[in-house]
Amino acid sequence: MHAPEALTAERQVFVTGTDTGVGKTLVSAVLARAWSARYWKPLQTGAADGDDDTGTVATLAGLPPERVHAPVRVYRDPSAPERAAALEGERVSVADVLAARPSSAGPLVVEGAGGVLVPINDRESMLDLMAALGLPVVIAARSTLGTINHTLLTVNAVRERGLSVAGVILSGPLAPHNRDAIERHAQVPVILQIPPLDAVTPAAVQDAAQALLTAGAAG
Ligand SMILES: Nc1ncnc2c1ncn2[C@@H]1O[C@H](COP(=O)(O)OP(=O)(O)OP(=O)(O)O)[C@@H](O)[C@H]1O
Ligand SMILES: C[C@H](N)[C@H](N)CCCCCC(=O)O
Ligand SMILES: [Mg+2]
Repeated sequence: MHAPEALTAERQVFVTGTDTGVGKTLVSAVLARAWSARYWKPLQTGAADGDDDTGTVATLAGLPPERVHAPVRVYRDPSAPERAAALEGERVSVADVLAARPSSAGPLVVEGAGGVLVPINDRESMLDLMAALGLPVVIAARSTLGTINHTLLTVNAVRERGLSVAGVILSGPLAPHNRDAIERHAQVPVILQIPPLDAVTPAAVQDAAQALLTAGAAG
């Protein structure tokens, strides 16, 4: 199994997911809280539906303003950046994001939009952005049936691009058999399981952050 040294050494990661809505933002809040990290969601779509992952993480992780980086682009439509940008007459690129990359050192959690092959434009995907940033990757995934396939596909795509997978975080009902299958078949540690939360609150995020640190894999 690949040890998650990257997490303990730098505490700078890119949080991707097996899909949209799988818990990347919750996972990002837990990591930011555990590491007192900065947070950056460079490409936000779905603003018309109220999607504001930056505000959500700032609240859930209790981040002071200096640890919150503004998105590079915010688009209204709840779709992939390629389409959401086009609907506003724009084209966004990896270069646009890199030009705004925060320069400060120290722990940093970067959240993608959707999963790894989500288009940013007609030629570039979220995986291209991940490769350009070069950070170790944390994969957020559902805990439930179907997650083995989605998670192994995502691990493969990330590794084929030369990036390291620092760990997987499962969100949802505890499913030890899925955790075991992912760890064995992908040779990747599941560094945390977040059970179904009655309420997604700063206190619940603090508890999950403590569990992550106690587990030691990302301490
Ligand atoms: N373990 C959990 N318990 C309760 N609610 C959860 C849990 N995991 C995720 N959720 C909820 O599910 C919804 C989707 O999760 P989240 O916003 O973190 O997904 P995402 O992968 O960041 O999506 P996007 O692609 O839009 O960024 C949110 O309302 C979140 O609070
Ligand atoms: C709007 C949503 N919450 C995300 N911000 C964008 C998800 C794009 C997913 C595209 C896809 O994989 O079909
Ligand atoms: Mg999110």
